[in-house]
Amino acid sequence: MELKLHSPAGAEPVLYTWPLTSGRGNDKHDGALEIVETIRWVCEDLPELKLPLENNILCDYDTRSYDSMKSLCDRFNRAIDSVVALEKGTSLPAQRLNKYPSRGLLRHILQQTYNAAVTDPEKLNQYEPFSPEVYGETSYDLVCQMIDQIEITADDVFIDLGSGVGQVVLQMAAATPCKICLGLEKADVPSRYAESMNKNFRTWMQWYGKKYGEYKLIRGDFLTEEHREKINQATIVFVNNFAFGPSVDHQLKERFADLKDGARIVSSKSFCPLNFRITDRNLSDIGTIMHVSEMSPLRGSVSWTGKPVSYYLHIIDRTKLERYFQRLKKPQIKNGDDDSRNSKAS
Ligand SMILES: CC(=O)NCCCCNc1ncnc2c1ncn2[C@@H]1O[C@H](CN(CCCNC(=O)Nc2ccc(C(C)(C)C)cc2)C(C)C)[C@@H](O)[C@H]1O
Repeated sequence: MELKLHSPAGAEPVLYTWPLTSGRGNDKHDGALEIVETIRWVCEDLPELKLPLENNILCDYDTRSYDSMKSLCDRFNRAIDSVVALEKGTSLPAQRLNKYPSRGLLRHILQQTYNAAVTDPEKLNQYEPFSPEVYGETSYDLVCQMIDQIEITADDVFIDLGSGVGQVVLQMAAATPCKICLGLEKADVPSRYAESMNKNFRTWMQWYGKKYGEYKLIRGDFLTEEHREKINQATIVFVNNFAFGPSVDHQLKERFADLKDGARIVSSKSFCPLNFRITDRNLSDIGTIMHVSEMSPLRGSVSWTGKPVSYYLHIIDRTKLERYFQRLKKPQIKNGDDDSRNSKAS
C-alpha cells in the first residue's frame, strides 16, 4: 500500500509506502504527520488552495488510518493537478516557482530529507554538540542567526569543516546566494548518509520547485594536503571546533593564514584571544591578521551545562599587522582602532 503526493511544480510525485516508518519517533504517526505538514507548506505557497484544503481536508484526518490518509492525499493531488494544469496553460512560469524556500519551509525540507536519508540514526554518534537528529530544533536557528549577522553575496564561497551528514551545507545552499557551498566530512557513516541526504534534498527541492545554489558534500579529512586549496579559497568558513584538540586547531590556524583579506571564520571556540594585542613577541600568531568578536548567542539557546553558548566571528585583515609596523616607525601614533575592533559584536 502506498501514498502519493503530486508535485506543485509539475515534478515527479513523491511516493510513501504504508505503514510509514520514517520520522524521528520511528512510528508511523510521524511519517503521516510529515505528509500533513508537507501539504500545509504547499498551501503556504498556494493561497488559492489554502482555504479550501484547510476547510475540508486538513481539519479531519486520522494519521493512523490508511484510508483517511489516502483520501487526504487524493484530494490534495486533485487540487494540485488543477493548479498545475491551469499554469501549464499560461506561458510564463508561475511567480512562485524557482525562488529560495522560506525559512520555515527549508526547516521542514531539511527534516524530511533527514527522515528519508538517515534510516538508522543510532549509527551516528548523537552526543555531538549539534547532533543531526535534532538539527531542526537547535542548529537550524543558530545558522539562521549567523546568516543574518554576516553579509553574504554571490561572490562568497562557503565551507563547513567537518560537515557530518551535510545539513549546514544544504541550509546555506538554499538560504544564501553563495557561489558554492562545500562540506568536508571524514567519517564513513556520516559521509554515506550525506550521499543520501544529497539525493533526497535535490528530489524534494525539485518537488517544491524551489531554488538552491551549487553545493558539494565531499568525503575527506580537511587537514590533508588534498583539501588545503578548498579551505584557503573559501570566504566563509564554519567550523564547530569546540571539541577539537590543540593539534587540529593549530593545523587549522596554519591554513587560515592563507585566507584572503575579508574572509570570515565562524567557530564555536575562538582561534585567538578576544583581547589579542600585537607585540614583538606574538608576531607569528594568527591574531595579527584577524579581528575577533564574540557573536551574541541565540536567545534561549543554552549548552548542556545550561550556560548560554557563544560563537566567534574572525575577519581576516592584514592591514592590522601593517598598522603595527607603521606605528613602530612613527611611535607617536596611538594604537586605538585595533582594541576597539576586538569588542563584543552587537
Ligand atoms: C591529520 C589529523 O590530525 N587528523 C585527525 C583530525 C581530523 C580533523 N579533520 C576532519 N576532517 C573531516 N571531518 C572531520 C574532521 N574532524 C572531525 N570531523 C567530522 O566533523 C563532524 C562533527 N561536526 C559537526 C557536523 C555538523 N556540522 C556542523 O554542526 N557545522 C557547524 C559549523 C559551525 C557552526 C557555528 C557557525 C555555530 C559555529 C555550527 C554548525 C563538528 C562538530 C566538527 C563529525 O562527523 C566528524 O567526523
